[in-house]
Amino acid sequence: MTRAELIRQIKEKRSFLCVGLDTDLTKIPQHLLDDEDPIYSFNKAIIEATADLCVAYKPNIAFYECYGVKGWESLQKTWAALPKDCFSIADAKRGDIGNTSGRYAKAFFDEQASGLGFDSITIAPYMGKDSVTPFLEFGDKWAIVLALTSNAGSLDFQNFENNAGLQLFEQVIDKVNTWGTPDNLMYVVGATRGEAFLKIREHAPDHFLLVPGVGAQGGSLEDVCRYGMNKDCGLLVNSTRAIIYASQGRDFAERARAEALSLQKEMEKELLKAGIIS
Ligand SMILES: O=C(O)c1cc(=O)[nH]c(=O)n1[C@@H]1O[C@H](COP(=O)(O)O)[C@@H](O)[C@H]1O
Repeated sequence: MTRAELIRQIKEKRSFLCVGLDTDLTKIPQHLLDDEDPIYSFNKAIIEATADLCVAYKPNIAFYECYGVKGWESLQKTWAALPKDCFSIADAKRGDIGNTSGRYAKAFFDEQASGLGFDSITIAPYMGKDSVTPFLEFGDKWAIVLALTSNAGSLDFQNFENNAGLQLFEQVIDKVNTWGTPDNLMYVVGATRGEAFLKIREHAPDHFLLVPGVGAQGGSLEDVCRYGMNKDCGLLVNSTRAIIYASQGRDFAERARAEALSLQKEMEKELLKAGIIS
């Protein structure tokens, strides 16, 4: 999906919501466990209940690969069930020497080879240029590079300052900016980082940011928008557990929809406030 198509979706749906699909057999409703593929049944119901309210879906690959071959099958079926107007994110956090990154790109982008044709993949940039650029050589596919993450451990490394007073996440963005463009690169910035979005926008004014951490991790959507929104919106805000596990009963899809709708309504207000939609 191109940047222009993504922006059009945001305006049409009045939403920049990304629904996470971190589907855990111990958390999904019990009655689905008798299905042939409970993970797929759950995801399909969540997708059908939320497709008009969100612009992206993000399956976290760990929740599939932990079940081996069956998990990969559930992932493939889930990817195939994603609405074509939604941006798809393989949250795989890959990155290795160039030769190996090329294979990871094939695994998640090349539908002919793997059965998976995600629009984008999350990347850990620690190994540098040759570990990231193979993901940027696949037509209109995107690399979403970790910059400032939402977890407590993010401050173990990501805020180290160099002699010029730049924190590591700022240096990462400056460097990675030279490998791609706002048409094929996004950055991950945790919603729990509030005012840090001001700094992020000094280094990446035009890029889209994937923002996990609202909902279960307590990040503020209002702060994310206040400090992080740009003229095209420039945000994909993810919520996973707060949506998909809103209920563990038979009404799970209905309750997931209600949670997604409440976020979409808040997002619509922010888009109106910023003059991005009218
Ligand atoms: O790259 C990510 O998606 C990610 C980066 C980050 O900084 N923090 C973070 O929580 N995530 C992912 O975003 C999702 C957050 O899920 P919830 O906390 O349930 O909304 C999980 O799949 C995490 O792996």
